[in-house]
Amino acid sequence: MESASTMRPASARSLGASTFQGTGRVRFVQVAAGRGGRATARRSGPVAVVAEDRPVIIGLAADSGCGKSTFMRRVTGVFGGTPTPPSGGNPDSNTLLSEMTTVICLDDYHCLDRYGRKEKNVTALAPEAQNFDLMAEQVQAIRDGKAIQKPIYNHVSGLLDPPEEITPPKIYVIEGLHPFYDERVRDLLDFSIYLDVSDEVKFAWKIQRDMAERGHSLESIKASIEARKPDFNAYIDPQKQYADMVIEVLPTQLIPDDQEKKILRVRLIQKEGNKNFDPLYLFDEGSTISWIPCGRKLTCSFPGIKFFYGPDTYFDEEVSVLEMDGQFDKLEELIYVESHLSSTSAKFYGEITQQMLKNSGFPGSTNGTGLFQTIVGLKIREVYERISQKEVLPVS
Ligand SMILES: Nc1ncnc2c1ncn2[C@@H]1O[C@H](COP(=O)(O)OP(=O)(O)OP(=O)(O)O)[C@@H](O)[C@H]1O
Ligand SMILES: O=C(CO)[C@H](O)[C@H](O)COP(=O)(O)O
Repeated sequence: MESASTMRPASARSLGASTFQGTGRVRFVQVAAGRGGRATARRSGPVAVVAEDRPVIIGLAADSGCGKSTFMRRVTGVFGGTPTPPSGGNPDSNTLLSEMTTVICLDDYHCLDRYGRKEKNVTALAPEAQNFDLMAEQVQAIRDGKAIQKPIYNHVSGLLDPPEEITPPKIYVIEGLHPFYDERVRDLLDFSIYLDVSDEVKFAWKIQRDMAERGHSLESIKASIEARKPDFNAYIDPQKQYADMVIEVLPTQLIPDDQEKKILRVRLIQKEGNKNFDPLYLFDEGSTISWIPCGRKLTCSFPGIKFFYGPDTYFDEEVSVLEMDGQFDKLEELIYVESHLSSTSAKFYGEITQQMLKNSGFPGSTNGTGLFQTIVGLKIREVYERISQKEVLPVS
């Protein structure tokens, strides 16, 4: 077994269609770059390459407590540096800055604070609690390279604080409840991800965090989930139809009637046709494959690991799905699975395993949540490179 520390260079095949030609720092890809719309011209041969010198805009949607912060730590880790809040600013800022990325939380566009919502009897998920006009105006301004004065929603006080200045970064990530709700904002996104955690798993995670770490009672957690549910179903969940990639987190099917919700079945649903990235695949693009990799190369204790890959439809659109049920016993053995994945956007064979090992302390590191979040991080790098025509060097 080859370990992640003795990696060999990736073949062109495993680098996928974003393989760079030439040796300079800024190189060219054979894909048209442009505004986030769909294209059917994927892999149809060389076309004019126009580098766009502007921030690349990424949207991440998920309910609260679904692992967005963990996900963002994995994504920013792909670009190196430690994300930090704006220095000298509001200590309760929700923004995280690193050399290449700025991650903002869309909670900052709540137009009703905690008390306003109570007075009007609306949840934080309701559209009337968000300022979509300002969100659209400011995402457009960042895309146009202009600094903004973004509001801050203070989760400690429940109030709206004075705004903070955000200058245009290379990659601007908007994460939160409604990144695809408003069409104006949606149309500005170059790549969109929806983190779809099933009710059972969400509940288990909430109990773990809010009971163990925040001292909430089981009843209050149940009540808060139930209170949010109608608005979640009405306003948050439907946004997944607009995502380029959806990470679905479900209870395992390997243990009948599993109550613990520790072993997860995770599905990466990848839309076809966004010119900014190519979907990855297992073994053979377009085939349907069920794979139990537990054998001589991969250690598997009960209940084992099962992969699935195949085409499907999602909200009437063509997608491919990669699924992993179970968890790794020895994370370094992920390299064996990685060797069977293609078009991953990794820059060398073993980069996925290396990233996973680097972040092995994060929740979900041994299962499909960590694996697919890492892959999405690499896809975001590919999206940036295609649009900007600039190469990002891998970081260890
Ligand atoms: N992949 C995972 N596997 C297992 N548990 C996870 C995973 N991701 C997150 N969790 C659990 O869920 C909790 C919430 O995660 P995180 O803080 O990243 O979510 P969030 O969406 O940013 O939450 P919020 O919006 O409420 O701040 C974590 O404390 C952790 O216990
Ligand atoms: O759904 C949420 C997104 O994070 C929060 O509940 C919402 O932003 C309101 O925040 P708070 O509960 O701190 O008043």
